[in-house]
Amino acid sequence: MASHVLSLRHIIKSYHDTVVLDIPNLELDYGVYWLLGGNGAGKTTSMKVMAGLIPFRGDILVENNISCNKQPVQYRRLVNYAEAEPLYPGFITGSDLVSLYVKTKGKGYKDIQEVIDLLGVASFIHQPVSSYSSGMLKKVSLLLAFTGTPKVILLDEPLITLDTQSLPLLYTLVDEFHQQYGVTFCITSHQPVTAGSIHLKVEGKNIVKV
Ligand SMILES: Nc1ncnc2c1ncn2[C@@H]1O[C@H](COP(=O)(O)OP(=O)(O)OP(=O)(O)O)[C@@H](O)[C@H]1O
Repeated sequence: MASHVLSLRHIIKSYHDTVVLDIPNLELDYGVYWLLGGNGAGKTTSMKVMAGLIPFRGDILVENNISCNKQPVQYRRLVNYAEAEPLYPGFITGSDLVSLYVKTKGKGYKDIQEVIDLLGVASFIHQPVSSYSSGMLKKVSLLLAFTGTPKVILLDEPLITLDTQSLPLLYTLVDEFHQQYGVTFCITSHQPVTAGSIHLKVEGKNIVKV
């Protein structure tokens, strides 16, 4: 039987003494998931937990095998994440970031230069990020999520600040990485989302399939 791509087991996430997430069990199989929920529901917290970036109780496994707690380095190679509001030191350039990610994550599924060209980032990638608009910054952070050979890519609010011409380009990348390279996506959005995708919802403190 095929293993689940991502298994969340007994997850409790608290900020100080306040429990924000309580997810007894959630299995994500190969797919493109959209995580829905109102302001403050816990979407960004869920994404950061799934990315293994913030402490939580419980564990998350990739393909029933690689544990976020026990093998954090391997886990983070398999789960890429693009933040809703990315922040980088102002002096660093987009190409510095790309070099760092490529060096850390190794050769990707797709030539990174092709992703740079597709997202229209080439014209400013050598400039320091302090000179970027929020949309330019967003494109660079999305680009970084497509580096390496992840099993899962988490995109937190990828649609915000992207211009309308860029949206189909992002959808093209998501489709290609899903269909050709077998990547499972979990994407948050406040916008209406495409038909045919799988919907998840933060309900109470749990995440449920809708
Ligand atoms: N660093 C933090 N410290 C304390 N509380 C936090 C922190 N980050 C988030 N929270 C709280 O956790 C809850 C979930 O926040 P989160 O940012 O995950 O929601 P969200 O669904 O992404 O919201 P939005 O749609 O507004 O971006 C909120 O009640 C928020 O106040």
